[in-house]
Amino acid sequence: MANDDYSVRKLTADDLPEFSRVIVKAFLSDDDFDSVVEAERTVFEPERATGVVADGRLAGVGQILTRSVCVPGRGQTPVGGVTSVGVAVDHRRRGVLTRLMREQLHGMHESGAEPIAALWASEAAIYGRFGYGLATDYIRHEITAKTPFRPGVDLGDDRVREVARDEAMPLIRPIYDRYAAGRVGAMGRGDGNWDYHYLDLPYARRGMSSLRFAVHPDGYVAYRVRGGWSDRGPDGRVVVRDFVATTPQAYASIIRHLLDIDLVGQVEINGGVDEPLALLLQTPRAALCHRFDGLYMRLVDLDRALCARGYASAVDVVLDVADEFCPWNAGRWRFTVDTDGTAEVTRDTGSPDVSTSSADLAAAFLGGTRIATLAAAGRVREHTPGTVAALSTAFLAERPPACLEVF
Ligand SMILES: CC(=O)SCCNC(=O)CCNC(=O)[C@H](O)C(C)(C)COP(=O)(O)OP(=O)(O)OC[C@H]1O[C@@H](n2cnc3c(N)ncnc32)[C@H](O)[C@@H]1OP(=O)(O)O
Repeated sequence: MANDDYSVRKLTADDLPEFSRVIVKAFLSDDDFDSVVEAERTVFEPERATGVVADGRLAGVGQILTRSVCVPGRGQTPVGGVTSVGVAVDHRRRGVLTRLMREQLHGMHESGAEPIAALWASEAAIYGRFGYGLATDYIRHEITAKTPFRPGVDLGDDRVREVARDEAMPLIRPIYDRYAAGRVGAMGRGDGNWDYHYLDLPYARRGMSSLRFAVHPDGYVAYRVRGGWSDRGPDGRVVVRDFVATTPQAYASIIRHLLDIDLVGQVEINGGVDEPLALLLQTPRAALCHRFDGLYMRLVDLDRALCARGYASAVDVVLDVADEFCPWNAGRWRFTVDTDGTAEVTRDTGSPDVSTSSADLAAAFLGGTRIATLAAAGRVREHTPGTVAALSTAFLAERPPACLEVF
């Protein structure tokens, strides 16, 4: 089949089974078709889903979810959440994904949709070529159970209670909303997003228990357990799915609750790169840390995107931006931030102070990757002394971003 024998079309609600069939095969979940259809149904937005068609069948699919993410200084801000990208095994490396990406990103630009796209990548090498930058990392902590806290950790007076899912949901949703309003990187969640994130089908459990819920007035945790035994005794595992605490006492109480579950050897919790967890422990080494790439972002319309967040300090620079895949972003832009952190981005013809790419600005967008670090890697080039330092400071947020929801 020649590369130009493909056509691109929007999907409809009737395409859900065939869409899911492509996803099931692409993600090697051949035995879980019914579960995947059920999972996809919770979030499917057919009007924002795209198929690449060959011989009347879907050779590749992808969709955009209407989502939001907390950005510095502005709270929840709309983003297009790109997900369910898959290409049939016998149509790979013929440009099907490239067609999907072009349809999505050019379509968002032309329709004036969200100025930012975001995704989690199955493989880290895929999306840079389409202008995505790595905006957040996350840390998987593996903590030895029963590890004591440092003296003086304040647990407060409120108890952590284990409750059934039905009782938990109305308690945890307002806590999450409060958290997501202010924690940079946190995704806003609607009904379908909750259903998808808390799916309890066998393939989501991966051999572990159904979700358990523990609540505190200012926090909650949803987690799974797996029993196990070693020659040294009980060696079960707790794997946290979703954990939010809005006060230090709730944070410490919930961690203590998890660490003290009997018959458990290890507790696994994902957190941001500045997760305070190890600061609670008498032996910080009891928490092993593994770092992974998290949320990738794409500035679809660079000028609107850069104005959608607040900045930490005033700056006035001319940026020379490279962007092959979305050429309307390429060229010179004057980027000014006034003293209240509000940005203005306008076309400019002056000599540039800094050269960069829109992918690297996306990496810096949430304050997760410093502009100065990108410069140290040779990905941002300074032409006017001091401008990298000024930009770098302006892009920082109070804390590094944390996005812990794979969608
Ligand atoms: C947001 C999400 O949903 S992430 C999930 C992505 N999906 C998966 O991982 C499921 C399994 N994989 C697949 O379905 C496919 O292999 C895809 C979607 C990753 C790639 O689809 P393809 O149609 O083969 O990609 P396409 O032919 O357009 O390739 C475009 C470029 O990306 C490169 N590329 C594609 N896949 C990969 C990969 N996995 N790793 C590194 N490079 C890749 C190609 O080599 C090509 O490079 P070039 O422009 O230099 O020639």
